[in-house]
Amino acid sequence: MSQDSDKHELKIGICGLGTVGGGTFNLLRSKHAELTRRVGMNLNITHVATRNPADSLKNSGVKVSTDVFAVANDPGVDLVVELIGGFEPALELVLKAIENGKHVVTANKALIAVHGNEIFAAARKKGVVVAYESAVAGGIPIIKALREGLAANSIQWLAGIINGTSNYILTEMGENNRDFPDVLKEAQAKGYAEADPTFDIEGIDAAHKLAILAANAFGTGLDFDRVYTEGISHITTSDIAYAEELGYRIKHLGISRITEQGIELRVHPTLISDQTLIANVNGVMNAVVVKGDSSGSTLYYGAGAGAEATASSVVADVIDIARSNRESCQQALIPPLAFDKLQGEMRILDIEEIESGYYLRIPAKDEVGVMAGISQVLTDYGINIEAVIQKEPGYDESEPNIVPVVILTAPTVEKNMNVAIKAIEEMSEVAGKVTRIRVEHFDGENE
Ligand SMILES: NC(=O)c1ccc[n+]([C@@H]2O[C@H](COP(=O)([O-])OP(=O)(O)OC[C@H]3O[C@@H](n4cnc5c(N)ncnc54)[C@H](O)[C@@H]3O)[C@@H](O)[C@H]2O)c1
Ligand SMILES: N[C@@H](CCO)C(=O)O
Ligand code: NA
Repeated sequence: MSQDSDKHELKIGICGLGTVGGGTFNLLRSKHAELTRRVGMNLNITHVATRNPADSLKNSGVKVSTDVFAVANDPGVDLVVELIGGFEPALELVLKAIENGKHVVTANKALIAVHGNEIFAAARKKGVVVAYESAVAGGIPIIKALREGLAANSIQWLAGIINGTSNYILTEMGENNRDFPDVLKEAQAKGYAEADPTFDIEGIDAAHKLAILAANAFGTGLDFDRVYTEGISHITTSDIAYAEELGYRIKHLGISRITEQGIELRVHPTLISDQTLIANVNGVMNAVVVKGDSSGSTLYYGAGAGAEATASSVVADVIDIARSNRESCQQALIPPLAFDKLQGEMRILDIEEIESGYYLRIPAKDEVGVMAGISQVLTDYGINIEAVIQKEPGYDESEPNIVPVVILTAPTVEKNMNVAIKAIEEMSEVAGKVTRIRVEHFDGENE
C-alpha cells in the first residue's frame, strides 16, 4: 500500500484494455482533474498490462507490460483493476494481487460467482477490498443500492433483466422480426456479448449475476451451481407474438425470492404483463426490481453493457476504495459481501418446487376434440386455464399441418406442470414437444 508520503495518491494498475479496460482507461484519464478534486486524491494509472500495446500508450507516462502479473507484483500499484475476463489467469491474478496487499476492482462476474467465496476469504484475511459493481448490470449501481441504500430492509424478492445481449436479441426479434443469429452478431460487434456468447444466450452470464445479487440481498454464500439456468435460444418470434396477443412480453429474467420453503434462484425467459415497467425495458438496457420490506419495490434501470457505462461502475469502485484509504477508515467502506456473517443455511429450492403460471405452446394436429383433450389433461392435474389462443392450420408457415394451441395457466407447482406436459405430449392429437415459458406477476412492481 501507499507510503505516507504519497497517501494522497492511489496508484492504479489496469489488466486488460479491451472494451471495459479501454473505457476505464479513457474515463480515468479524461476526468482525472475532476475526480482528483472530488475525491481529494490523485487517481493515477501507473501501470497497464495488455497483450498488444497500442502506440498511443508509448508517451502516456504509464508503465506498459504484456504480463498481467507484472502489475500484480508492482510495488508502484495499490489497486489492481482486473478486466481480462475468464477464469485463468484472472483467478490467479486476483489472488496474487490480494496476497501482495492490493485492493482489487473487477467486472468479472463469472470469476466472482464461481470463485468469489475463496476470493473474499483471502481479501478478508489480508484486509483488502474486492469490489465488483461493474460485474452486475453494467452501469447501474445495483450492488451499492443493495449494500447501502436498502441496508435497513429485509429483501423479499428481486427480479431483473441482467443480460443486455439477451434483452437486445429479444427486443429486435419482437420489434423488427429479426433473426436470432443476425442480432447476436450485432451485439458482439457492439461489445455487449461475452467472449463466449453462449454465456449470454444460454443464461449463464445472467446466472453469474443472479448469484451475486442474491448473495448481497439475502446474505447467503455465492451459490452459482444452484441457480436454475435456462437461456433464450428456444424462444421463437411466434412465442413473442402470441405473448403480445395475450398482453405479455417475454423477458429473460433473473429471479430470487425468499419463501417459507427456502430461496428461489432461477434465470429463464419469463412472460410478464406488458403493463409493468420492467416489461418495457428494451435493447441492451437492464433493470432490476428489488422488493424490500420497508422500502416497498424499487426499480433500477440503465445500460447493462458497453464500454462507457461499465467503466462508470469500475471507476465508482475505484473512488470508493480511494475514499476509504484517504479517510483511514477502520473498516473498508466496501465489505466483502453485504453481511459479515452469512445467514444460516438457507435451503435453495429445486426448480420443481417452484410455483408459477405457464405459457404453453402445443403443436396440435388438425383433429376434432384436440382442445377438449388438452383441457381434460390440465383439469386432471388441477391446473386452471386462464387464456387460450387457437389458430387455424398453416398459421405458422414453418409448420403448415399444425394447429398451434397457446394456453396460459394459473400458477401451479412446476413438478405438477412437468407431468401434465408429458401427458399432453403423449396425446395422439399432439405432434411434438410443448414449449413452456414461465409467467410471473410480481406484487407491487408497479406501485
Ligand atoms: N463488455 C461489457 O459490456 C461488459 C460489461 C460488464 C462486465 N464485463 C466483463 O468485463 C470483463 C472484460 O470484458 P470486455 O468486454 O472488456 O472483454 P474484451 O475481450 O473486450 O477485453 C479483454 C481484454 O483483455 C485482454 N486479455 C485477456 N487475457 C489477457 C492476458 N492474460 N494478458 C493480457 N491481456 C489479456 C484481451 O486481449 C482483451 O483486450 C469480462 O469479465 C466481462 O465479463 C463486460
Ligand atoms: N455480456 C454481458 C455484458 C455485461 O455484463 C451482457 O450482455 O449483459
Ligand atoms: Na452495476
